Amino acid sequence: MASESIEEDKKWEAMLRRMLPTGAPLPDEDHLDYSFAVEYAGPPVPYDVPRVDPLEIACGGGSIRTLSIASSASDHASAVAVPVAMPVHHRFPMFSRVRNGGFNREPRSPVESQRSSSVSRTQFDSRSGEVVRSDFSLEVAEREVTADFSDSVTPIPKSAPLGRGGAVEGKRPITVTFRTLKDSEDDHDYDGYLSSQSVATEPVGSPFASVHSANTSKKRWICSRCGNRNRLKEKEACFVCDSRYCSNCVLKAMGSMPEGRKCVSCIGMPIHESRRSTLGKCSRMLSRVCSPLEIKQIMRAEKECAANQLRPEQLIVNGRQLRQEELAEILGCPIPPQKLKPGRYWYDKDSGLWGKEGEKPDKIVSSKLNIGGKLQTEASNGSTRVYMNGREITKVELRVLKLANVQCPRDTHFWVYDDGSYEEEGQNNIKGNIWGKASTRLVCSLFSLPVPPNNPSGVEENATNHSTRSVPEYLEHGRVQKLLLFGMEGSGTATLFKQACLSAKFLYGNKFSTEEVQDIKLMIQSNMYKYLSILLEGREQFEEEARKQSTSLDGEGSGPETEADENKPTIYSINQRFKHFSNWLLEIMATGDLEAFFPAATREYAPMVDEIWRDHAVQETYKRKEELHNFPDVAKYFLDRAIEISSNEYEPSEKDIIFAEGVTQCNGVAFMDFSFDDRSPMSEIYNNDNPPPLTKYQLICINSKGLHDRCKWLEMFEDVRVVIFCVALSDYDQMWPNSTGELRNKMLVSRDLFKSLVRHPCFKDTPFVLLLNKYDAFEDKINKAPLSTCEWFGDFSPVRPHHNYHALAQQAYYYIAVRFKELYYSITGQKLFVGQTRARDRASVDEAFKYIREIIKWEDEKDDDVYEINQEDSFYSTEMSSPNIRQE
Ligand SMILES: Nc1nc2c(ncn2[C@@H]2O[C@H](COP(=O)(O)OP(=O)(O)OP(=O)(O)O)[C@@H](O)[C@H]2O)c(=O)[nH]1
Repeated sequence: MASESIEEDKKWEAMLRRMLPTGAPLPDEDHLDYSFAVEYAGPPVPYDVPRVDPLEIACGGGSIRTLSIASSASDHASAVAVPVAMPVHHRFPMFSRVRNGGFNREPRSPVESQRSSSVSRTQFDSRSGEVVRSDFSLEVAEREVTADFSDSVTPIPKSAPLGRGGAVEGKRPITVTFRTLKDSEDDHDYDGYLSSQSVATEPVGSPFASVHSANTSKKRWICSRCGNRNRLKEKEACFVCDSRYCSNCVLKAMGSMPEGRKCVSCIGMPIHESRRSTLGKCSRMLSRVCSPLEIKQIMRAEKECAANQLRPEQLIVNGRQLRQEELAEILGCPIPPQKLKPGRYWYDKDSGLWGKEGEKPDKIVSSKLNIGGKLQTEASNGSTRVYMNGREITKVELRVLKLANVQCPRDTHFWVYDDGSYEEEGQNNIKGNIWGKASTRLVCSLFSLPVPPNNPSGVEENATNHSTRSVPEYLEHGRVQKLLLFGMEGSGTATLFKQACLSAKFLYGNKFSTEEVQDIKLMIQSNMYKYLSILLEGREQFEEEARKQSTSLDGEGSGPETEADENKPTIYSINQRFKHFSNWLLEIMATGDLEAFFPAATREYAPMVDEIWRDHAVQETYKRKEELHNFPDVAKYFLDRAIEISSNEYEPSEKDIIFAEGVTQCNGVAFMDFSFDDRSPMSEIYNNDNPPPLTKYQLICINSKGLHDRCKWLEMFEDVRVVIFCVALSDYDQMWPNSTGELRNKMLVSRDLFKSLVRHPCFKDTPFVLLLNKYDAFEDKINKAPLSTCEWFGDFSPVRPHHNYHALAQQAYYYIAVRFKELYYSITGQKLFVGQTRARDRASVDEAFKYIREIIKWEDEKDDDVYEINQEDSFYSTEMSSPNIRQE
């Protein structure tokens, strides 16, 4: 080895001596310079010396032009021209970061990378892209190349050395072979140094972008770098070009992510708008490949870097496109519009009301901002002939104004200020404050109309804080996700709602107030008399039947013939002492005026209620409770404690509240706010000093009694994130009167209600969650009454005979879930999320809400691969992985 190297050195020395002028000293080892810059001064050589023309670098413009199409003439028989990328074209900056932060390197800290990226940005000041390539279509890529580089003509042989860093830094050209879709799919080991940056430079919505998305959507599970096709392996997508990378490649392809999740070659480019809502939200995959600190910095950079912000041309306010300084004003004001997306908006600078063009107000932002054009009368497409600050208001607003007792006959022109005070135009006389009353604020919230913050001085306080914070950080707060809970009467929606309210885990400053607890107490006491009256009425009926039966057994006639027969005791005959009370109670029930007597008389009659309940005849009647219409099984729970419940000191326990009927019935709608701690499942990335903002939710419960004019109501809820529809599994053998009094199977009635909601235009793009409730009652029942009792489930045939009713119930449950899924799919083409609950069981309800929260998160991150795989594979597939909630 040593002698070989000596020989080698000697050859080099001899060569150098030939090249240097005679007598010139040889440079020592450290100063040897093998570059082309060493001037040749030796004798003429008998072969062609390779020539490289000097590069022209235009001052300030940073333009080094160089892309060429590798000619195949020299050494390729192939007729296909091989495009070759060289740095640098005026349109694309040179990215030193590619070398530093790009491929084949260990990930650096985001701080380090941010430094390097800012150097690149300031040096080259334009959109990125040193290499043009495509991973989806040769044709498209070539078109792009021709358009941009038609005058770049340095032919480079295909055999030129392939080096990634070289191309970027202009020292050595890179040969990039364009691949067709087929190529890339077939070959998993290809270099993968491809970029869709040309796509990303296209304006959003351009045909080019859609070609790209159509192509990528077909193969989103394929890693754009290594070609890994494992569908179960999560992929991270570039926010600009949507290229997907597996966990092995993501850092190599995205470098240290100074602008968040973008391929290195997409850095500096605007994100695709569909990704805006996911900015700053870490994915599971990223949380595995980066350290917590890195994730924090990457997510922050992703949300806050300049390239990822909205551009002024994307916003039109009051009919006019914003200017840069106007965008800065709106984003930097104390109360900016949250989660602003590109689009057309109206803004009322006097009241601060803000909405989408042609729609009702959506937000209240800082007033007096000088942005956009003049507010138009038809800005919100109102048709009420009532005008607020020149804008014709919408019907919903008018309804709320009326509820707030604001006199607003037709052709009224109001002037409303940002504190809610209002006056009629031209009268100079403040008439009141629109949002002054708590009830108005509540109604606004219910109708999804914005209200100003409670404490205007608080606004100022916060405003200072907010304005010093970055906009995205501010926007994270105040986000309320509305969940609409719906169900047929008796399906358990109220119980679900109450469980959610009572679940300390979910509570968001909203406990039952003393007055509410008092109302619940009165409701429970009244209910006791209702249950007793149902029993007493049933008892009378059973007694009569029993007499008839015994008479027919005794003799000929069809009914009691003598007075003795009429008074003949049966097991349903009540103690004479209670007869008078029983008649009186039934009379009151018949008048429907129960509330007039009870619970005022509760204490007085409590001993009587207790005795009657324990009476033998009443207990016999209770044994036949299934035959009593509208007799809930919770009746026993309360009647057993009649004396305790009737006392002055009685305070309903949580369980009592859960079991109490009618608590949410007052106006058919109830709602409560709560929040989830969204730290899971990557809680390790947050420390206690910097907890993430809690996501706020509002659960709105509508029971079927409040749905008489449901179509009108529903329009108020078009902005809900999820519709939760509750069906009682145990309803499959129940009958229910429809509007004409005709009895129908209750499951079918539920199904029809479900259908009408799914078809309702205001829920067109809203995901639905079906909660199949009362699983416990279903298990008890399934062995006694076949599922086919309901004609919709006529073809249910368990795969094998089941002695184990748990297994049978489970099969039946899956079957029902699939029937609903099929139905939903046939209407919407979408997948229905299905969960199972036992609403009386807190844990089950907690699980259901976790599941719903996951759905919302996954809807937000719809591009997540695992999620999509399921959608593509089968609409029956397991879509969620919530541990304790069963679903198919
Ligand atoms: N066995 C069982 N009973 C339940 C379940 N969920 C609710 N219930 C009971 O079913 C009855 C009706 O439930 P509610 O929640 O009142 O039903 P709702 O009709 O939607 O609500 P309201 O009419 O407002 O009371 C009540 O007696 C509940 O206690 C459940 O999962 N299992």
